[in-house]
Amino acid sequence: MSDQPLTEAEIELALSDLPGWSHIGDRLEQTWTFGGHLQALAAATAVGFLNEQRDHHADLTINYNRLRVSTTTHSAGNKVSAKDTDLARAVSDLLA
Ligand SMILES: C[C@H](O)[C@H](O)[C@H]1CNC2=NC(N)=NC(=O)C2=N1
Repeated sequence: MSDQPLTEAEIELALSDLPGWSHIGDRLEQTWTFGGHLQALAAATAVGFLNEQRDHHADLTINYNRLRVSTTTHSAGNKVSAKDTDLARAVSDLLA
């Protein structure tokens, strides 16, 4: 998968099919809210396995019952690439 930075138009097109994801700075982000802390922790662990499978590692931040998933591509100069849109889709499928 290409790690070339996507253009703004390409990112907007991808986001039109990625409900809940936002382009913030040079990252794609979404925050999920769970019934409690342990559910958020379990979700973060599941996303961690997905990160490992893809060798593309979203930043995971837990605040009590919320999990923020945030991804960018270092090798694209810390810009959004297809690796991020692809990971975002996989995370959404996992947490749906
Ligand atoms: C060598 C290894 O494939 C790279 O460092 C990977 C690892 N995980 C990564 N994760 C993220 N989010 N962005 C990257 O560019 C990235 N690069």
